[in-house]
Amino acid sequence: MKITSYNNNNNNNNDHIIITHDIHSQVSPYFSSWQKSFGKVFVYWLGTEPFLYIADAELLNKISKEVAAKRWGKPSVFRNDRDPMFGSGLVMVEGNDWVRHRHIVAPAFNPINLKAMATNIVASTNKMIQTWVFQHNSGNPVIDVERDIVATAGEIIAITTLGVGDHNATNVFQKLRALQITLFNTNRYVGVPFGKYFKVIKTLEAKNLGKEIDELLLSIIEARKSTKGSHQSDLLGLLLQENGDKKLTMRELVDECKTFFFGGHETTALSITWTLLLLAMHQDWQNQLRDEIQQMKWVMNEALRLYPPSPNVQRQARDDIQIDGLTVPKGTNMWIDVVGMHHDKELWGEDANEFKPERFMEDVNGGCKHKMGYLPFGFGGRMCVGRNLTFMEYKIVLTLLLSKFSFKLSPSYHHSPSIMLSLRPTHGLPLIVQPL
Ligand code: HEM
Repeated sequence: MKITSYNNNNNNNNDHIIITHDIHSQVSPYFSSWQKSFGKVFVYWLGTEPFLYIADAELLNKISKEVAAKRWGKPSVFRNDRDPMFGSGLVMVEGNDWVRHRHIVAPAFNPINLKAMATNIVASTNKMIQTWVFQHNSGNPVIDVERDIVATAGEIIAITTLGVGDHNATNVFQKLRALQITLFNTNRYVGVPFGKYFKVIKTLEAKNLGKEIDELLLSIIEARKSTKGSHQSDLLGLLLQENGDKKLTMRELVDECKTFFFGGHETTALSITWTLLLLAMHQDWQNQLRDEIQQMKWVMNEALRLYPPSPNVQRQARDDIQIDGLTVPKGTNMWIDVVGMHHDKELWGEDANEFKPERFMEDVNGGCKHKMGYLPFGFGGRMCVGRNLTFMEYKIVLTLLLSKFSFKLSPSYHHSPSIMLSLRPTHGLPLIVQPL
């Protein structure tokens, strides 16, 4: 593995922190070593479940052309575990139900609707900025920016989904966070025969939390429906307006609210967190962004390439699929290794593991040799529905942060990205945060 060392150019010039962006073998050691033995497509087993591993952009392209979005499923082996998080929300629904949900949900994320949410994003970010200034003035300039940005993004998604002023909303989102932590502790048993018997207490805990959340959300939605609050411009208000004759049931509305929380806050927070790590290592880009916000999109694309918050994409074939004379049988699970493809030198060149936002200057695909080699938001008709919201939030939060502070790596930072459903810095991201 190529290790690039990084000289932290702060007051303490002797700091020498070892950091590499060549993370595939670190975050997916098995896939990385099996790739060397078996290539970019092979079958492996998760407990008793066979999975087709794919890190081959051209095969993915052929499969994607062959199979329309509504003919894809999501691996049923994950369904039970993810049910309390997503229920029958857009991430998990399949077939015609997916088409109906997508038609109702997607318009809520159009840029005009999102604009109305910008003020709340600014307010939440300013609150975080004030705590950072206070912490700095108290003589403690090292801040775990990951912790604070995830919390702020949680507040932002709560407000963009349910609006402000509902005291139940805070309660719902605290419980959703607790549910996420509980579910993460049970994830490792997926596919293991009789696995559910190893996690009885946690499963029960998750079920009870899930019930409490559903009841709170139902009461919020009922109250909205019976008052003119349904016209509010938050995501729930927009879904209630879009709900015309295609109609989402109450249960489905509850599940979409949960889906927005789980799909939409940690991912966005991590894209900002990893960007701050990269900017702390590259003061030139930090200064450049202060002058030239235009370049933010390149930096975001490059951060999402090196550190994709959603490190893999999954599918299940609902029918037999024919590609190149081969049959992928109905029911086959597919595990698409996004980290593997984003760091593949055959797709990106010898500098694949270097931070070079300028690769996105003239090419939205970053000069990748294959259009299916860059998949931070997934692919095909099931591509992430929230990406406009992410970009707006990213731009607002980062612009405010860069206009107030400079960022340097803290010597206490230990570079250890790992996959905990999303791709996270295992020990947080302590940065030296200096008001400008
Ligand atoms: C950096 C931020 C984000 C990343 C990296 C990300 C990534 C992804 C990925 C990889 C998928 C799967 C696509 C596929 O299966 O092909 C997805 C789907 C989805 N995302 Fe995001 N996402 C982000 C932000 C958001 C936000 C802010 C929301 C909403 C508030 C959201 C809601 C969803 C939903 C509902 C789906 C399911 C779409 C469908 O199956 O039709 N995401 N996202």
